[in-house]
Amino acid sequence: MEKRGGKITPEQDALQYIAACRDKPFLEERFIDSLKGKGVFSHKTIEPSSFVVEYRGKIICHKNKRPENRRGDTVNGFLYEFSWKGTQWCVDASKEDGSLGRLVNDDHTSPNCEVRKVLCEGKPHLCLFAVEEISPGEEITYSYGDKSYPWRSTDEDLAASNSEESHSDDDDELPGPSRGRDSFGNISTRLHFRDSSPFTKLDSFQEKRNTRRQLKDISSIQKEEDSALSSNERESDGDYEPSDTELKSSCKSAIKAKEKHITAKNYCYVCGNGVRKISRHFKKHADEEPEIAAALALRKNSIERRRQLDRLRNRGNYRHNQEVLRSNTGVLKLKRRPKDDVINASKFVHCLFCKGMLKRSEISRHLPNCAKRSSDNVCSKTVDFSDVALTESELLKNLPSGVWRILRAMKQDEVAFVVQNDPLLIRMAQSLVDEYGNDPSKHDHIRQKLREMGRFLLALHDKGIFGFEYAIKPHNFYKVVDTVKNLAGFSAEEWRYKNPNLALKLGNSLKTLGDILISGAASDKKVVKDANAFIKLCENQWTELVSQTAVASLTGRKVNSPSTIPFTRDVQTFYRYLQKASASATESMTANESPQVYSALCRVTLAQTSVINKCAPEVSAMTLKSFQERGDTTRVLSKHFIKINIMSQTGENVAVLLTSQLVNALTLLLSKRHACNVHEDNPFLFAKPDCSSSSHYHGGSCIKAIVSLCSAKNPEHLRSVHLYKHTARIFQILNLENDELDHLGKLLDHDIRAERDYYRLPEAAVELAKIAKLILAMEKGSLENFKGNSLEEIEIEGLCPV
Ligand SMILES: C[S@@+](CC[C@H](N)C(=O)[O-])C[C@H]1O[C@@H](n2cnc3c(N)ncnc32)[C@H](O)[C@@H]1O
Repeated sequence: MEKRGGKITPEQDALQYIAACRDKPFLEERFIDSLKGKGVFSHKTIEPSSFVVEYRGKIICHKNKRPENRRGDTVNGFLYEFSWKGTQWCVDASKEDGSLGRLVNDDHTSPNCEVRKVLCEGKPHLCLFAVEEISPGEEITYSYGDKSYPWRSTDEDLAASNSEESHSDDDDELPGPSRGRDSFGNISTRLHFRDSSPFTKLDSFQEKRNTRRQLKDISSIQKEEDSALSSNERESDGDYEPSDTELKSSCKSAIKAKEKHITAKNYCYVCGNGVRKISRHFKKHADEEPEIAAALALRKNSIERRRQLDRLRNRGNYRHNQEVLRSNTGVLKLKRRPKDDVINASKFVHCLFCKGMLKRSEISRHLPNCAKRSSDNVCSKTVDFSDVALTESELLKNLPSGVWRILRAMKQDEVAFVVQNDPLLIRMAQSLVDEYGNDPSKHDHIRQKLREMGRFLLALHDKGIFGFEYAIKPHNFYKVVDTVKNLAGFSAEEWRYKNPNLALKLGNSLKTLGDILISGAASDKKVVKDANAFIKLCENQWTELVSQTAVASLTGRKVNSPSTIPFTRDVQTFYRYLQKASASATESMTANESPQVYSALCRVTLAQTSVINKCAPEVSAMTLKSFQERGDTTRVLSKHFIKINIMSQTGENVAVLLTSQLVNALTLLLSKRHACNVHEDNPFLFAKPDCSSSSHYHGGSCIKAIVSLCSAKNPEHLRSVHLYKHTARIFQILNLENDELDHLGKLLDHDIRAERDYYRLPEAAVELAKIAKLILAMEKGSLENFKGNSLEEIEIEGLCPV
């Protein structure tokens, strides 16, 4: 505010703000940490000597008297005692009226403001004036006076403060605001601290009460059972004077509590303040917060009232903990006192229901009961996810930024919440990012995969399983199977799945999670043993219980699906496109080697290899070694195919079919790895250039990318999982030469069973024969005869049904 016609003095400026009851617009409050609480910050430069802010509050004149041990609503901190003209005055700023002066913190070594009294309508107003230039972003501070405040204490101060201090009533002394019920978290220092303020008696009384509460808190925390209504949170109003011994032991406990970086206070979700009596504190906010009003309106001591207040209390604690984790400063508010001496924040997690913070190892035990108790059922829309961002920042902080970004960009709902709070899913996210590299086009896919697993985990909640670590145990196997069947829409009447792909995908992901769990828990023998037992059960029973029917459901669809002649044309179009792309990438590579050209050739080669091998996942992860040491190759079907045996991740022997063109492309790629910047320690045949030693391309994504470019009429059919098999057959046939094609036709018609070592299933060979017939028809221009037929409808003469 400026006077018209010229600059005003800082005092005049102060008077205008006093009269308007307003604060400067460039000041803002910010939460600093749980120790200091909030503070006031400036957005712009403040000139030295300018008026900054008023310590606004109720100005009370005590007419030479000090308030004697007053215990009323106003004595809750924020009392600024001072003397003026021989009279004791006090500014009581305990009312949270949105004014900023009451939030300015103490700095006794280098404050940037000082307090001066400004007279307005006969009353002294306490105003802060800048003693130096204050830069934008700087916190506004002033010295609360010469008293020994606990946050200033060093060991020496503490020792000194143990001796009595006399209080000075000097007119000029402007001691800072005292807090009767200080929310200062450092209990041990506070217990030693002797306040020189007029409220010494009250403070020591409060200290004893607090100490007693602290004692109660600690013992009740220890006793607390797995209950959402934790007794340590309940408040007591009883007047109790602890004995010296109790005081001493409580001091010890309090010091211990401090060392453990936990607090016994609760944090208000409305104002962020840490208080010991949260229910009483809530009354202040009843007018502005309907939820508080509703909870307080419930019958005193009723379970429902307690439950509602607990819920609101946890909400504030949850936000407080978020801030502590984010800023890495302050003390955590835990639901239960841990036994360990050192608090490792990453070992704690918030309960989805009550939002209390518990040990990760305890959460799965806590959740089912809490879920039952909670009226906020997980499926209920009342769960407030708006503030459920990346909750356990400690856990996620150590992740590579790529993983963090993917998790961060998820729609923040209950699915994201469970994903972000499941250590195994986070590791899965990490491995997916490793797998797909930092290619942003894959992020959606990764997110979808994670959300799919998040939904899976949410469905497992109904069976009392609240984490994948817990799911991957043999005794949970059948619950997991049931959940997968439910999610994939299994119908016992029709004996088929509505979404068989989902059943198959979830099975694969479970297997991946099992592997991740084993690899990360090498030292925990029990976890490894359980996970191995679970995987064994999957190997022995998953097919029968889940995938067989899922595959049958997929095949069932085939009748109506487009495995007809136009599809064959699309395969041919795709095949030709790949041939052309491969030829052009090979040419470019020979002329001008670069990571880009390498990448193009590598991807097209992988797409071809994948299709020909029915998109077996092992193909993408083939090692350089298996290709280089392919001594054990067998020529199959024709001079154009060789078969190499590779070891899958599960230790199985898998045959991979390569055409001579593919062998040539791979040999070329191999020779250019170094020049095209493929990591020298990367063991994969389809390694990515310019990437880490563990990254490689993936057949599925390469196919997807190329399919969308090849101008097929129905590109989606080329990507459909259940058509890969047919596509593979056609590809194999397309690689044959005409005489071989004829030969194949005859061979398949008559000697089909002779080729069993290559065609594992007789049906596969039948399909191959059928497709060969189609291709031959195509070559001869008689394809029209088959138009509209499904593969099943095409007959192979002379072939007995198998
Ligand atoms: C007038 S209030 C200031 C606002 C306070 N930070 C809040 O969030 O409500 C005074 C209280 O703030 C805290 N405080 C002030 N200055 C501090 C400092 N330098 N370090 C730690 N705590 C401080 C103490 O708890 C003190 O009782």
